[in-house]
Amino acid sequence: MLELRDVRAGYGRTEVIHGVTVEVPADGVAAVMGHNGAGKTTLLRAAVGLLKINSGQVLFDGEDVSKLRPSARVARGLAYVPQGQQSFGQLTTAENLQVVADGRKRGRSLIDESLDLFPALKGLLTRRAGLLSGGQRQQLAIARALITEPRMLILDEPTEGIQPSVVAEIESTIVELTGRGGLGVLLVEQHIGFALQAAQSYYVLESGRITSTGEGGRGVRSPGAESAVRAAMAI
Ligand SMILES: Nc1ncnc2c1ncn2[C@@H]1O[C@H](COP(=O)(O)OP(=O)(O)OP(=O)(O)O)[C@@H](O)[C@H]1O
Repeated sequence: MLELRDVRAGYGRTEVIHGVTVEVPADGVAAVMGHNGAGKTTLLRAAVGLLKINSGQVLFDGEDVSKLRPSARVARGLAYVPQGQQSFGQLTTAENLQVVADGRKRGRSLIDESLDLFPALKGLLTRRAGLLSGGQRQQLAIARALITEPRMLILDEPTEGIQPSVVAEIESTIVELTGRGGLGVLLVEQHIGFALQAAQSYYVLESGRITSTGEGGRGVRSPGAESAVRAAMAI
């Protein structure tokens, strides 16, 4: 389980996150939703250690990792997929997976397991990542993260700019992954229907504060949660 407890963080003297508490289950999805500029990415960067927190705590399986560098948090099982489907554009799909798998004992089988989760990538192994569609690049980015065998996956807007059929694929993969046990997901999303269907719990972040929280659909649509979130976000 990943817990952010009363976290305050920001840039220089400007505080952006004003005392946020979020719990991400060890075997499920917690979704954070909010308008542009609410502080969602800042919160994720604080969770993974790319941004120092000013106060509060980040706990991973009960251990206070607040002062650990990002590499040490990754070594403990955190994986972060930033916004924007990042991968090495000049490398092929296969090479992008291989660079993460290199040096890992189960490298080959981890690549195969990742490809089984995203079968669309199997026909694209020799294509340069820079030539993939946004949806394919997003699947590649998540596949790369999974090769590190994370226990907690942090995803920043994985469906941004992606067509609905691929959104549905990514959603069912996330639900399948967390359903197997041993993986939690902290998901930042603007796509409310998607987020709430995948989520066990949700948080609405507005101007750096949690203004609403509740239960998601855990794999099924959750119209009640959707209307609560839309009301909280005034949309
Ligand atoms: N590197 C930075 N330096 C200074 N301010 C920043 C930096 N990155 C973000 N901010 C500011 O912090 C606030 C929150 O930004 P953040 O990117 O966390 O929001 P967000 O909710 O992820 O937005 P979006 O949905 O548009 O990605 C914004 O006011 C933004 O301008």
